[in-house]
Amino acid sequence: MASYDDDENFGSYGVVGSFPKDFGYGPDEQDTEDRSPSAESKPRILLMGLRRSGKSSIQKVVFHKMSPNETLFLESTNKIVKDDISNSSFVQFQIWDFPGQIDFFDPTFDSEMIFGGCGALIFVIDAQDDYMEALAKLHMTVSRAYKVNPNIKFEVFIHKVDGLSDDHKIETQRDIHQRANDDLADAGLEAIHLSFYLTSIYDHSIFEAFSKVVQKLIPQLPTLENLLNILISNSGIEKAFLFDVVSKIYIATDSSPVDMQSYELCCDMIDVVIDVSCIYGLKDGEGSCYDKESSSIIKLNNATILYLREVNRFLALVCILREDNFDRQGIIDYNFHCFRQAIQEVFEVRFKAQNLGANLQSSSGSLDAPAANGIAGSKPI
Ligand SMILES: Nc1nc2c(ncn2[C@@H]2O[C@H](COP(=O)(O)OP(=O)(O)OP(=O)(O)O)[C@@H](O)[C@H]2O)c(=O)[nH]1
Repeated sequence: MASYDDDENFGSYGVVGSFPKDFGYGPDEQDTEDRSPSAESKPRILLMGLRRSGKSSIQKVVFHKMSPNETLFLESTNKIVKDDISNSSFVQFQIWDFPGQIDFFDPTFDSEMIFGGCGALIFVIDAQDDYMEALAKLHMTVSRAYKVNPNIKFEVFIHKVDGLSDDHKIETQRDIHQRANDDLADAGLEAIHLSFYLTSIYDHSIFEAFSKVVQKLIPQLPTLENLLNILISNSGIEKAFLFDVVSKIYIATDSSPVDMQSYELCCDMIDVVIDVSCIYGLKDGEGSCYDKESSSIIKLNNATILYLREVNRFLALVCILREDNFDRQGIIDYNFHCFRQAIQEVFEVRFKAQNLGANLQSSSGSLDAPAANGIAGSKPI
């Protein structure tokens, strides 16, 4: 039977091929104890789904830099594994990886405690397998969780789609979407909204999906989007992503549509910059391979440029722009400077709110204390 204790490895990365938690980051003078919420008060993202659907693999690949092939050797999870994601001061949450065989009717399953402070519930369905059982479990999980906490965001990952043809992917998504919503309607639970994503750990789709899940939990998202819109329209930039460097999830982007190829290029750029800096960068004493000097320009063969700038120790701005527009690098850099300052102010408002005793663990389970919407007009770009 599954037990629900904390994993003894809680907070450590005892897995082959995973990096220590501070990988790439030096110590942060600003990240003092009183600024970061305690592990228990951080909002939660729950990973649920049938056995072998790929929950642990997702968590390891996105947050622990495990390579997808290594997940073949992951052992089945037999108790809740809690993982504290504190690698970004903006994105602070816990992921709870549940064993596939979890039984809601088990008396040790405390649904009030588990769903109470939960921000998002990700339900993983193996698209390469028969998904009827998974759909039944999805229905049971969602209706149970909704009863305890109607503010939970329900996210369904139709996973392992690397094995499916494009047509098959669309058809599977349509079928799962239809059946899951029909089940909810039959039970009178139309109010529950499910979001669906096609994912695989073998490409960037899992990072993209996780980005969207995390973004829904950031109350300042409209402010960040707004800042990015102002930045790109005044700097001749085509597309800009604000990345959490370690996980490569983007916490915001401008409001133009995201195309997968641009996102992949930007992810690859982060990998290149971090890898080269870690291998060849100077590391004197406490220094880190990603710091405020970090920036990079990569010219592509289609007259576009990738431009990366450090925003703070956790976040990087990665932009795609036309080579011609880069002639005015001075203006871009000046605008970036203003952008960075505005982002810092967003953080400051948050920290102040925390220090005033604002409770980070809002009942909606969102990632931050009160929204800092006053920032948008603070620094004209
Ligand atoms: N093809 C493919 N295989 C995947 C993908 N994600 C995970 N897997 C494989 O699925 C198997 C099960 O993955 P796990 O992460 O252990 O599954 P789990 O849901 O945590 O399983 P339990 O701990 O038993 O609940 C592993 O062999 C993974 O390599 C994917 O996107 N595509």
